[in-house]
Amino acid sequence: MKREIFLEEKPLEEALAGYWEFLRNLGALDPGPAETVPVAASCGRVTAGPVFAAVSHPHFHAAAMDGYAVQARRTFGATEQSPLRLRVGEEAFPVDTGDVLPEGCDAVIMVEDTHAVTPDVIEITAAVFPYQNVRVMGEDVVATEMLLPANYSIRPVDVGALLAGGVTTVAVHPQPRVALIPTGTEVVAPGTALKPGDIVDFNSPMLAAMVREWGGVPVRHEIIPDDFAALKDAVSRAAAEYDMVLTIAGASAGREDFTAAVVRACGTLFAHGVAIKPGKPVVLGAVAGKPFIGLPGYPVSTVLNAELFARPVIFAKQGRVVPDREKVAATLSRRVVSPAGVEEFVRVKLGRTGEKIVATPLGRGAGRLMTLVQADGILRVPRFAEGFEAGSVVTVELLRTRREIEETIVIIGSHDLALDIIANFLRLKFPEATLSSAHVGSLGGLLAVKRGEAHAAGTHLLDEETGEYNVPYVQRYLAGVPVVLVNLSYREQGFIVIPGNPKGIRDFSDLLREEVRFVNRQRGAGTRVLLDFHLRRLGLDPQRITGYQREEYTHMAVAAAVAGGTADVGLGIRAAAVALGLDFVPVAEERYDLCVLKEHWEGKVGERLRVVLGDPEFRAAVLARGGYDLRDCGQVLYVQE
Ligand SMILES: Nc1nc2c(c(=O)[nH]1)N[C@H]1C(S)=C(S)[C@@H](COP(=O)(O)OP(=O)(O)OC[C@H]3O[C@@H](n4cnc5c(N)ncnc54)[C@H](O)[C@@H]3O)O[C@H]1N2
Ligand code: MOO
Repeated sequence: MKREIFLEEKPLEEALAGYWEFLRNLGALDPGPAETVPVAASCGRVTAGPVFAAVSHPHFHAAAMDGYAVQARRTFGATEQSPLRLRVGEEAFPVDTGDVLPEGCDAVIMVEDTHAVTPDVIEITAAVFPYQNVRVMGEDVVATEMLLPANYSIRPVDVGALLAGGVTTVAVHPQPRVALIPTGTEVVAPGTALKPGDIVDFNSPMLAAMVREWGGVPVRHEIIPDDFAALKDAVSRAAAEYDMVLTIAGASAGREDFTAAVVRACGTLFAHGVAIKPGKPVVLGAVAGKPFIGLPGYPVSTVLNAELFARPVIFAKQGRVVPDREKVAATLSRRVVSPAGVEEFVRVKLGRTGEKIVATPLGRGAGRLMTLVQADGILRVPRFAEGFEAGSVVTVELLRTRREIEETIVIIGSHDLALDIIANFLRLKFPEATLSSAHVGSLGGLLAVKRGEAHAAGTHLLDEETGEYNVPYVQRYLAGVPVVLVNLSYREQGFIVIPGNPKGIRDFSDLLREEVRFVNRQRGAGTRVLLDFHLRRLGLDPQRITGYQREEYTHMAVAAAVAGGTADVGLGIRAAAVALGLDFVPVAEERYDLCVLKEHWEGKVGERLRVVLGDPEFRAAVLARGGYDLRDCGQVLYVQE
């Protein structure tokens, strides 16, 4: 197969508009022939034509109150001073709400406005006017009136109204059936025992859920290996049978990426490559007159392209229009640099930490699906922009509700496994609350608190002069900012080593040995400060440590480097070593505090944190991770006015 090397870079607007036009000319956006479904099962479906009432509602004059049905004119003149008497069974007829109004009657007197004089006679002290307390025939729905227009998405109230109007079945647009074809020789079904190189097909179940959410019916095809003929065969068959075809992976320009060639061979290729990031190598076309989209394999690219290109088509085929996402103005906490020439979709975390909503960009890799899991919104960097400066106000499309964002506690700073446990218990205790934590190191966290971009920072910074934790740093970097230091834990720091400690690492001088490969933490991380402190104390030259320049951002990333065999040792907390089945050589106990802005500690954020930190089950869960001491957990250890 000839290698596909030419990727276009069609601007997104042009690709969207052009592809739309291309599909419309093919008739590929039209809904198929209508189908009839029972009204009771029609919620979420879209009407194929107008729906008219078969009967009126109510279809008779009905008593609207419990009481007596009467002829209104017989009651005229009744007052407190001159009550009127009516004979039951002749002039006043007992009725309950919903009863048919008896022949000859045109009003109802509520039972509480009457009193019985004898079993056969009632007295009334006020008149009723004609049709008072009566629901006249057709009050709600008049037979033949239009209940719903065409292309209308049926909601629960509409189900009720249709049935009230005597309609029991309704003609709706068919739900587009969307074939999903995962490709790749290395792709295996979820649950398969994994060999190196295997990739779990999580994209197609994810896409199936998206298609279902959009009103389509997903049909998952078996995984097709990287083989031109096999893919062409699968695509042609699927296009003949279903309303739309999506392939997953093989969209790019690799030696085994056949999607574009397949579409050329059995259909029409509209575009290969759109100027977006992630998601550039998308393939847009039609096969057998059906929309065809070749989604790139990286999951963030898959999701993004499905939302941009597949979702509007699935909606159009049901007579629906994709609703806009809610947008908010947010202040960027960090600079975002983006290449010119492509429109980039940056995933961001959002939180309100004061007057403004702050947006913190998440990781950018198209393979990092967790960035979409964690994202609260999407920031689009336009094609002709090279990014945004920190502090600029940007527009963010929301992926979560405003309420969720308002209820988010933002903790930025050093990473600790206990933060995940806080996140979990926060949700258990306060279902509306979310913990958003970003790991930028202790110092980065303190500075974020200072800039008002976080409610709190996780910090464990050792002052080399005094040997004291955190307080000197708060005094130095947050001078004049009212904050409290609340202890989260004392934790063991030490060497995370391969099980059995084959390199025999006992103390800091061992890191300088030639055969020892180290993995470091980033500058500003408390663990890095601890390392540098001990190296200096012992007069050891960091430059002699192999791997001193290799920086990771979390304890778990350090442990993963050791577990993965790319390093022999890293400095980190015991819990990270325990989590990955590694050995641990303790070197110090350190104090990990939350530095919380005083106003937040005294407000809702503090209230919620106190509940979680004081919870015995929370504490048990932290202690179970190993290497933690909670003797001061939840205690305010320092207050700065
Ligand atoms: N020379 C170039 N190489 C690449 C380019 C480029 O422009 N020039 N684009 C890169 C970009 S951007 C993307 S995105 C990928 C797209 O790759 P393909 O669509 O061809 O996909 P594969 O290479 O087959 O797979 C990539 C990757 O996707 C994951 N994957 C695939 N299928 C599934 C699945 N069913 N479930 C979960 N994950 C899946 C997997 O991690 C694969 O490794 O190409 C770049 N290369
Ligand atoms: O542009 Mo690719 O779609 O980033 O991963």
